[in-house]
Amino acid sequence: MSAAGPEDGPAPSSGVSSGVPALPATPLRFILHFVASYPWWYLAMLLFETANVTCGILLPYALGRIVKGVTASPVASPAVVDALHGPLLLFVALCAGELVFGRIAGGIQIRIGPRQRQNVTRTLFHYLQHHSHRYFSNSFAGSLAHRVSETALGVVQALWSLLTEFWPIAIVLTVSIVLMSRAHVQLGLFVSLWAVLFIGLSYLLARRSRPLAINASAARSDTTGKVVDSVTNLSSTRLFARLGFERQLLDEAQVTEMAALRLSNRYNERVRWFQFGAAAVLKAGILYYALTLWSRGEIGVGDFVMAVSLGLMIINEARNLSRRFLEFFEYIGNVANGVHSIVQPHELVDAPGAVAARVRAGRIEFRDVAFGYDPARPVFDGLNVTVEAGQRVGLVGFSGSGKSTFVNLLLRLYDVQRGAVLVDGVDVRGMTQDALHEQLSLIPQDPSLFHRSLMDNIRYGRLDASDDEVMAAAAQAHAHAFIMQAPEAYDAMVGERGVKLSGGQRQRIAIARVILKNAPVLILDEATSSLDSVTEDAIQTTLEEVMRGKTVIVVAHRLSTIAHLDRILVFDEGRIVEDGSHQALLARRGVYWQLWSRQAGGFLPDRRAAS
Ligand SMILES: Nc1ncnc2c1ncn2[C@@H]1O[C@H](COP(=O)(O)OP(=O)(O)OP(=O)(O)O)[C@@H](O)[C@H]1O
Repeated sequence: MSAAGPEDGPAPSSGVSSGVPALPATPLRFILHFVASYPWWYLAMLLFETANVTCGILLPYALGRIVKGVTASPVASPAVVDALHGPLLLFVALCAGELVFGRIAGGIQIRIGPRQRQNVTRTLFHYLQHHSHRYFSNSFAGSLAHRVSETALGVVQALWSLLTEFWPIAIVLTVSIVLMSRAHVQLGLFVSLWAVLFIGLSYLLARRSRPLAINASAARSDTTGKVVDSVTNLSSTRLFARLGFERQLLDEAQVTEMAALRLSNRYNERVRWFQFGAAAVLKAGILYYALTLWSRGEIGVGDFVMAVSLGLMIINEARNLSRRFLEFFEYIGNVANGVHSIVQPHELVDAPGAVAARVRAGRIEFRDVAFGYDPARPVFDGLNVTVEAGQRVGLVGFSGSGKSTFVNLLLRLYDVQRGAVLVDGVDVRGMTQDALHEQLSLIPQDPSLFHRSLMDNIRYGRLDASDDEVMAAAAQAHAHAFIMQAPEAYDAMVGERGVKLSGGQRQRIAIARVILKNAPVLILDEATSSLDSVTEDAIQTTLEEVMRGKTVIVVAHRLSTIAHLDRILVFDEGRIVEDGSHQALLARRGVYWQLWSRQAGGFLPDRRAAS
């Protein structure tokens, strides 16, 4: 086996780039960030909405002119009718404009809305994919899925709210007030003052609803997370007869959710009381004031009609606007819930100069490594060990001694707190994560499969593998025979996480996948533990072939599975206390010898049983 050094260059097979575009971490900026995806569509929407609303707002003006014309003379005459043509035409044109522009804006909304939602979902999913193992260990999968979907919906709703509600309302208010002021300055001032006070207060009140909306959204996500967690573990629930217990847990989650929702709803309802009350007062006020002006002869009938209908329109729009504030802050709350939990800095990122180094030899080195999941409680403190290229090494030790942690650091699921893990002399932090993972293969103890066909699950090891190559890998992993027994053969779906397969079958699929991947470093976590002894023997022979020419790390709980390896590292409380071949370690009559002589039924005793 050559011990050539690393070589910069493309990784052996393609994969997504690990560069994730940065996302704004505040909800409003996050929403606006997505406007840039379809800037022209949003601009068009803005223009059509403006045209639509302008038509709507000019209708009372046209109506006012018609009324003025009709009331100009007590009896209809051809001259009066002629004078009505212009205002009538204007009225019809405005109605048509309102219809056409409104529908065009609606059409754009239908076209862009679903795409935008898809865009946000894809962006968040991409961002989420790059979170660390630790992040996912601390999060509910169901709750994250819920947050992604609620955030995507929230972004679209907030944008529509701005474009199709806030913007039109702002135009309506401005134009109406201008028209009204032209009819009677004091009347215009009176309504303007009311609108400013009303909107300002509504905004302030609605803004205070935001934390309540965030709480309600977070509580909803938690409930979804709990439902998914419980459904995922339904077989345990059944086997422990804990269906009632799970329902009770859900009830408790729902009590919290309901309490958060009730607080939010109650607050919103109080704000609505204020809004509706203020609107009612103004309605009566404006009618009274306009009547007074008319009775004093300061305005005519036409202006009276226009003022009253504009006044009512302003009141409705202002009331809508303040209601929209409440909804808008609810959308912002939903977006904030997702943004705060998902758009956090990634814990493990590719360093700026990270290279897609190609692992040629597979030499592994832990150099003065210190690491603890909680830095205050280190698992390793100054671990030094080198696995030469092509060496096959078994890791043994009591439960909790650090074997899986060793593998986690090699896979860079976590970063060391001191020292370095090197593959072919390159610090794993200096390699792109895609390149690193392309070149290390792991067969976990309990492999989890995708709910896809067997063909797709095996092909996951190398996406461009042909059907024949997939079948050859399956045959090598002793999976072909059982696959062919099912009527759908390779097209059979495996169920969520592969539940429709036995543990041994899942393991063989995982082995087939790794055969296809053909990475230079192979990590086996007791890869044959779920197999019966006949299949295990056959698979061991296959694994021997798969291991040829590769650096292999085997985490073992049964010493028989590693006795034949080149070298065994014995872990004890984060230290390597023995290092050598099976024979050499037995001859030392140390920890390994103790483990070997005391392992019951092929399995290691735990620390207490051994001491
Ligand atoms: N995700 C985690 N978060 C916090 N602590 C952890 C985590 N995983 C492991 N540990 C702790 O780190 C220590 C080493 O655990 P590790 O899983 O490496 O042991 P192991 O030798 O692989 O054990 P086993 O043979 O039981 O799998 C243990 O004390 C364990 O409790």
